[in-house]
Amino acid sequence: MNWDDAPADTPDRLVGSAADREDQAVEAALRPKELDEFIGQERVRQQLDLVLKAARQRGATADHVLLSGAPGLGKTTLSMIIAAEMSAPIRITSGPAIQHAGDLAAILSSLTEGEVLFLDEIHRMSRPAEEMLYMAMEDFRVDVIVGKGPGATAIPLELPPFTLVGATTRAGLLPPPLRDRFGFTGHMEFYAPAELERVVHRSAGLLDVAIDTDGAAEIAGRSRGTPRIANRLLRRVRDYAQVRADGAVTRETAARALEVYEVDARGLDRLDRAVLHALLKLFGGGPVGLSTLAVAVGEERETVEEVAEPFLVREGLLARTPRGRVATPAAWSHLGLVPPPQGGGTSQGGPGQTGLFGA
Ligand SMILES: Nc1ncnc2c1ncn2[C@@H]1O[C@H](COP(=O)(O)OP(=O)(O)OP(=O)(O)O)[C@@H](O)[C@H]1O
Repeated sequence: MNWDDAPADTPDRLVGSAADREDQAVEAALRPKELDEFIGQERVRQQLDLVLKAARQRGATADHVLLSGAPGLGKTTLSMIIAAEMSAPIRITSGPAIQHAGDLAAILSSLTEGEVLFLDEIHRMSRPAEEMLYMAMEDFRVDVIVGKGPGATAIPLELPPFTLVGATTRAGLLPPPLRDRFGFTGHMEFYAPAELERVVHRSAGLLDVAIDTDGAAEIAGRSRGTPRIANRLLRRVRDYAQVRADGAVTRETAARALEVYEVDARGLDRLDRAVLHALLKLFGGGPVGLSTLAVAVGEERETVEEVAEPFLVREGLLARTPRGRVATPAAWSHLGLVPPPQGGGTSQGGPGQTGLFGA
C-alpha cells in the first residue's frame, strides 16, 4: 500500500485520523504498554519481537526502526513499546520540530546509552538535519560546525549508541540513503474489523464502559480501519449511552449514537457522503473532473481530493481515472441509489463516456 495518498490532517472530523486535543489527552491511558498487548499488525509485531529479543540477548542497543503507515495506526504506541521492551528511556520529537542541524545535534548529544529517539514525521525534517542524521545513525557521531564562512570548523562529537525509531506516513518520500540506514522497516496496515473490535473492547475495559460484542462490532465497522478513530467513536458512543440509555453500549445504542454524529455504517461522514451523492445524483456516477465535483459540494478542491477521496478510493466507492472521478457500483448501493441504465451517463461524461458502467 502506498501511503503517499494517506488522508491529510483532518483534526476537526470525528472520523479524521489525525489526533485532536481530546485524543491527545486520553491516548496515553489507552496505549498498550507491551508487544503482547498490541493488537493486530501480526507481521510487524513478530518481526519486531525478534529484532528486540535478539538485541536483548546480545546486550546490544536495538537496530534503528522505521515505521510507516497512515496516522492513528499505532506508530507512536509501538515506539513506546520498543523502549519499554528494551527497558530504555524514550525521547519524542518530530521532523517539523527539527528545522536546523543544531536542533538535532542538541538532542543527539543529550541522549543516554540505549535511549530510544522517536522521530515522528521524519520525512518532514530539514535537509541539513537529515544529513547530520545519516552519520549519527551509522557511526554514532556528528560533526558540529562551529563558526561561519572560511573560518568554520567541524568538531566531531561521539554519541552513545541509541535506537532511532522513525515514523512516516510517506515512506516513498524518504531519500534512499536515509531509508537504507534503518535495520528494520515495519509497514503498518489498516486494521481488520475483528482487530478493531478487540481494540474497542480493550479500551472500553480501561474506560470502564459496559459494552457487548455487537456494540463493539458496530463501532469497529465504522472506524475506517484505524484504532485512533475506534477509540474516539467509543467515547462519543459512551456519551450517548450515558445520556440517552442506561450507560451500556449495545449494537443499537452504538448505531443510534453514530447516526447522531453522522458517521454511517461504513464509516463515511457527511463530507464523504456529500461527495458521493454529488457524483451519483448530479453527474450520473461520472466521470467528472475534480474541480467540478468540488464546486458541486461547496468545498475546496484540496478538501475533496485529500480529505474525502482517499477513504472513498480505499473503500472501493470511487475511482480516480484519467477522465475524472467515477463512482463504482458499490457507491450506488451504499447510498441506496440505482445506477442509470448502460449508456445512460450524463452529458458531463461526454459521448460514449459512461464511467464504469458503460465500459
Ligand atoms: N494495535 C493497537 N492496539 C490497541 N490500541 C492501539 C493500537 N494501535 C493504536 N492504538 C491506539 O490508537 C491510538 C493512536 O495510536 P498512535 O498515537 O500510536 O498512532 P500513530 O500511528 O502514532 O498516529 P500519528 O501518526 O498520528 O502520530 C492510541 O491511543 C493507541 O492506544
